[in-house]
Amino acid sequence: MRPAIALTTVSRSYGRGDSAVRALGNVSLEFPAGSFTAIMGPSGSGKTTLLQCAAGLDRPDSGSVRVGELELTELSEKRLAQLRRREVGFVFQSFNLLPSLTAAQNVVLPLRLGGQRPKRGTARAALDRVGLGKRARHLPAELSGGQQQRVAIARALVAEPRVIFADEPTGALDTRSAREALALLRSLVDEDGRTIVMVTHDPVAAAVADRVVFLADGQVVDSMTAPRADAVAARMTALGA
Ligand SMILES: Nc1ncnc2c1ncn2[C@@H]1O[C@H](COP(=O)(O)OP(=O)(O)OP(=O)(O)O)[C@@H](O)[C@H]1O
Repeated sequence: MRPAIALTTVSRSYGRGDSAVRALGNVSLEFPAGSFTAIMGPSGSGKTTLLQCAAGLDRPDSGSVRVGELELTELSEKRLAQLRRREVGFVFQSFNLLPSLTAAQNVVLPLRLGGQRPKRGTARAALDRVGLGKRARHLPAELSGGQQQRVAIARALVAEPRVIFADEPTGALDTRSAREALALLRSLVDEDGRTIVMVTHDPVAAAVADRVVFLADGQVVDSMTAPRADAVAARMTALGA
């Protein structure tokens, strides 16, 4: 079966000359459809760069990035923007909800920005999926951090993307809200067959994934399937994180 995402010899550097930083060096990785992968590594190891190249938010200097049938490095900016709205969803550490919009309005915002008029019930269905159907009219400030992150997950789901990218989704949450958000992400894989790629510093969060990929200095240095938090933590310590 074709993987949901495939990176082949992807390199990305920032800056030029003496000050150039090689954020990714010849990284090849596949993310099977319907799998949950955690990306870990010390600060500056290239995790966010990897996520952004895989999601079409950044362009690698060389190499290939395939999302389903599409070769992202060949797409125009316009097609990349379409892909980001339709084929992939994003969840960030800082939720990124607009404070003046209700939960329901935030959820359908990606559709509106894409020029669509959301069907009745679309926001409610997405909020129901994350257990917040009753909070549709609430503003972000009227919701807890954990609830705001679930609204952000509902927003990521609204275009029914096959792939969801999450950058430190539990970084701003207390332990209990983090556990709930992770259980929700897990269910999107197990029940809905979506593919998740999640950057995290937290071994407990990584242990929810099917596989952990470890980066160091812009390279894949190890991976672990059926990860346990203690083993992940030990591997991170060995990497000097
Ligand atoms: N826009 C940029 N301009 C210059 N250098 C950058 C830029 N973005 C990232 N880098 C550099 O590329 C390297 C990889 O950065 P990246 O953010 O991918 O790492 P990370 O593993 O996500 O780090 P962290 O865990 O601290 O978020 C770092 O050395 C970083 O300083």
